[in-house]
Amino acid sequence: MSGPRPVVLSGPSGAGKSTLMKRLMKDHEGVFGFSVSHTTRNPRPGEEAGKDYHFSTRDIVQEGIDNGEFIESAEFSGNLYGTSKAAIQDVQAKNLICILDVDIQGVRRIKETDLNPIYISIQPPSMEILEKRLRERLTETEESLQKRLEAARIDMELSKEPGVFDVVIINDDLERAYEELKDILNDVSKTYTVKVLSM
Ligand SMILES: Nc1ncnc2c1ncn2[C@@H]1O[C@H](COP(=O)(O)OP(=O)(O)OP(=O)(O)O)[C@@H](O)[C@H]1O
Ligand SMILES: Nc1nc2c(ncn2[C@@H]2O[C@H](COP(=O)(O)O)[C@@H](O)[C@H]2O)c(=O)[nH]1
Repeated sequence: MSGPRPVVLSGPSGAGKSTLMKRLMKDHEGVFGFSVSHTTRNPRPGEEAGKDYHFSTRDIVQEGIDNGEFIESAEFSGNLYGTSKAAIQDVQAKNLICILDVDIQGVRRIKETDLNPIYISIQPPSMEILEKRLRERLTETEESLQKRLEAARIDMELSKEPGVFDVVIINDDLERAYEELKDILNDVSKTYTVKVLSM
């Protein structure tokens, strides 16, 4: 694969992946590009189609998966999510560092491909704090919240397994977590720049 190594951001729903990623992309315009996933869930207030997600139907996403158009897909909290090959190619064509936001199932599936990203897990300091953040975000019904908390318990256990992630960031204090993420990604972009300049 040519171009910069992609970055996979994973971790429980509500851990702070989007918060960190949006800040990163705003502070470093022209460096990172977001791989826009498909989802069958409804848009949240403020979310933009084609920017946050490609909001779609199960039939359409499933057809794309069956046709081999997706690098990975997963069922999460009653909805289907997936990363299309085109989503990654769109970012790579602009020579940007591609950031993917996927759940732990997506991490496993991407490991079976030749994408070769850096795997970063964003973890909450505790289940209690995660639940508080999810409740205060006001995006979930009680049912979807419980499903997300159940998935979070699994995610938090799996993320402790050696070798699953290159780096685990505990998002307790947002400023500190952001600095940690920036340091890791600075190394990635520096390595790439040096590689390109020495060619
Ligand atoms: N360090 C932090 N301290 C306090 N609140 C935070 C922190 N990081 C994120 N939050 C808040 O927690 C909530 C969840 O964050 P965010 O939506 O970024 O999580 P996420 O991991 O992207 O979730 P999902 O996977 O469901 O999209 C948001 O309301 C956000 O403002
Ligand atoms: N396997 C995949 N997981 C994805 C993808 N896009 C997002 N996600 C993950 O889903 C949950 C819920 O996201 P939300 O936006 O509904 O809160 C979260 O863990 C995301 O990381 C994808 O393309 N593939």
